[in-house]
Amino acid sequence: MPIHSAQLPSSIVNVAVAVIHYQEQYLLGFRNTAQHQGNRYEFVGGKIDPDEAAIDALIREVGEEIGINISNNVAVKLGRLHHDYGDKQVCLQVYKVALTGLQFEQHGHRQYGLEGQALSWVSKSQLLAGDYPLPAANQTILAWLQLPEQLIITYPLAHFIENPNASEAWLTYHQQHLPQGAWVYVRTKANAIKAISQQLEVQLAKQLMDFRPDIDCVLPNNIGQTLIASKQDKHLSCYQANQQLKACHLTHTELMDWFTGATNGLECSQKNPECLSADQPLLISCHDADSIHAANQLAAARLQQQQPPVIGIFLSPVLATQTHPNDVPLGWDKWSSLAQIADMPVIALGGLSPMMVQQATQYGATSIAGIRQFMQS
Ligand SMILES: Nc1nc2c([nH]c(=O)n2[C@@H]2O[C@H](COP(=O)(O)OP(=O)(O)OP(=O)(O)O)[C@@H](O)[C@H]2O)c(=O)[nH]1
Repeated sequence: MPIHSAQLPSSIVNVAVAVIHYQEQYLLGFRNTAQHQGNRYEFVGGKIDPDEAAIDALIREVGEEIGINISNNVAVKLGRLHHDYGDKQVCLQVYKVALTGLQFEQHGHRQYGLEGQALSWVSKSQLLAGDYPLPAANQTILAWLQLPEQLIITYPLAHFIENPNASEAWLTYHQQHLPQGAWVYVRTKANAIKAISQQLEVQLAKQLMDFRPDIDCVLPNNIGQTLIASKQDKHLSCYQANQQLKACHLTHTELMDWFTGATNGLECSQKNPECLSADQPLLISCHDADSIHAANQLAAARLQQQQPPVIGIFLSPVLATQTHPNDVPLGWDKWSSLAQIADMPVIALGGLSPMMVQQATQYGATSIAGIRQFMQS
């Protein structure tokens, strides 16, 4: 749903921001000393006019500032964030725009934009490493950009239950079949099996990370919290775990408990922020508009409290899937309209294969995820 600047309080400056890239090269402008947040790099963008849709402002600003017509490019919404600079409050509506080879050939060599601003193309790794100082609000954008195009989710432990030693079978399978360098949501769902303790879940996560130091991990919130706490003992595997831990994950149920928990007296509620990791970014599973609104609220609260951001949501199921045969799929059209209301990157999940990444992008996904079809044979 496009947000018009007229819908925001007048004191907030509503800005369209274009994260323009060609493959792994990203375009930055330089804000001159006289500008707000001057002497810093910035993504191309500018104020959204009253009654102008963010996407129209984006196309207009990119045209005015660097002379590239992006009206036929796919602009994927990365998210929307509010930042208070003290002297100015901004609401950034951020889109990721991939240039075509021809556009890059025509414009990639330009050192200055149409307003005389210096332009630089920088590698994604330099950008994410913080080599180019950006306005403070952009830290969240950099965190969003860390999300890879594809994420893989482990099978639940129950998938190996026929095996005499399910935990060992789970571990061996994932050691062998996770793609090199993948982002992996390590989900054992061990609590679904009686007699399996949280300690075992922690153990399995640690062992997988020790055996596969190349993978980056997203862990369930409680497992991640336990690992972070245990890093104090300076045990090597815990140290490694800390390096590999990219985010903690909240299920749809955990999110809604957090959202409504205060009224129901639940331990994890908005009134008890410590129940969520304050050290790690969050990834959240959502299935409907209510949960996306709750995720938006959590994301805004974390920004306000200067905690690591919500870097994305899994929105599922897009299509029918073998692993969740009873779930009714959303279908791409409904998925896409739900994705529009999220204030953070949206990962498409459910019945997808890695080949569908371009299709997913057309519908507004920043990334795709899956289990079976994403494993290596
Ligand atoms: N274009 C752009 N603006 C950003 C980024 N990050 C960020 O916080 N902003 C803020 O968003 C606002 C952008 O508005 P603007 O570009 O139209 O305004 P300005 O301050 O440059 O000029 P003006 O107020 O004289 O028109 C500024 O307050 C700027 O500090 C970014 O990456 N790109």
